[in-house]
Amino acid sequence: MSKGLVVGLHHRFVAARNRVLASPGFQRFAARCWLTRPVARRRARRLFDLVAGFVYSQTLAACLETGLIALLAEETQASAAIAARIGLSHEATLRLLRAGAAIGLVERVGDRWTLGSDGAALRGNGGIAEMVAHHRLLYADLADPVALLRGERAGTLAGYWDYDKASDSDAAVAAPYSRLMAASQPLVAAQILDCYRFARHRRLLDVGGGEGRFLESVGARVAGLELALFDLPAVGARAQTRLDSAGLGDRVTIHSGSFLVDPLPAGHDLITLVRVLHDHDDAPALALLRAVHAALPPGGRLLIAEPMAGTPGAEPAGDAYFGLYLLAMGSGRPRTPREIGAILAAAGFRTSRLVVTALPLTCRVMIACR
Ligand SMILES: CC(C)=CCC/C(C)=C/CC/C(C)=C/C=C/C(C)=C/C=C/C=C(C)/C=C/C=C(C)/C=C/C=C(C)/C=C/CC(C)(C)O
Ligand SMILES: C[S@@+](CC[C@H](N)C(=O)[O-])C[C@H]1O[C@@H](n2cnc3c(N)ncnc32)[C@H](O)[C@@H]1O
Repeated sequence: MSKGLVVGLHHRFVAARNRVLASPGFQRFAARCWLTRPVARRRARRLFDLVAGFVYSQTLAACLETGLIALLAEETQASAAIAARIGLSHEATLRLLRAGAAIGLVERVGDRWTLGSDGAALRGNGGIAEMVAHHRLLYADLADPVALLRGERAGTLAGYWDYDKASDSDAAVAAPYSRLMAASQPLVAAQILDCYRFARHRRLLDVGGGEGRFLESVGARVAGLELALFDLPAVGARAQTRLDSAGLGDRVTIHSGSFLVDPLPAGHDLITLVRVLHDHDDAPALALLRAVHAALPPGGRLLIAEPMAGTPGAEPAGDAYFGLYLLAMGSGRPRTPREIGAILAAAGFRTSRLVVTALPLTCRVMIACR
């Protein structure tokens, strides 16, 4: 069968399916019939969650901002005691507790309250609380999503991620985003270290390495690997301070500059780009990969770690969350492994492959060979 015919049949099937699903008569029938009712209820619930998801997110933000989650992680409490600790009226506290319980964040046990299973899982993921707090900025830009898509956005998130100012040594701009990245490194560092054998290399350069939190994890796991970091001047200064106080100052060399303008330092057999490539549009992304290629020796490796588009089972995280996040930020896009592979090839890399990570939702890894 020709490809055109297959695509044509697919179109007709999708159009017919959508006509049936959109019909109020079919929906009424499916909800009443005992055979189709479970599916209809599941679909309705899924659609309701899409419609109301922003309320759930804001409930989570309130549970974190009031300190409710941290409080319940310490001890089980009665609602009156919780109200006194989180600074809300008893009535408002009960409303928040009931909302939190409905979405699995907290749980009632007798007449006391504790963390729910999702609240408990949240505690085990360093950096999520900070992510939720900074979503206030994205939320402001998303208040008018069509204006954002038209490019008429307020630019709240873009002001937070102002790499141009950090490039001009603006420490006040570099500090908040660098702190957020350091706090959320646990979401990615362990996965990267678990999926690739860093010990096979001698010298590692982490490009766009932020405050050096990733290199701290590498240093703790892999003895004998020489470490270096490259980032914008204002961020490089923060990395120096952090790594000095972590006692790694002697083991890590900090290089400051812009990878879009300055050549990267040579002499490293492994270069890492952790949550860096997706920040950049296609032309600067290609320029960055060319700069990495030029800095690596023949046979040297590049490791790219970031959330990617089209991740099976985590599709909304790629094109929906990071797609709109990076639009609000003002540059970049999530890419599929295939798209990254194509830019790597254009930059001159001989081979590239995807490596399996534990939680592809938060981080996928590709290895390219020069
Ligand atoms: C024994 C019992 C009780 C049960 C057994 C059943 C069982 C196995 C249950 C599983 C329990 C469990 C282990 C749960 C684990 C849950 C985990 C690991 C949850 C992880 C969630 C991760 C989340 C929500 C990550 C969110 C990440 C975000 C929002 C990242 C944002 C990143 C940004 C904005 C990055 C910006 C950088 C830039 C600018 C794009 O470059
Ligand atoms: C999203 S952060 C990731 C930080 C770190 N790799 C991590 O995962 O925690 C991107 C990093 O790239 C750096 N960066 C952005 N543009 C840069 C440029 N032109 N030259 C050097 N570093 C740059 C930023 O300062 C920031 O530290």
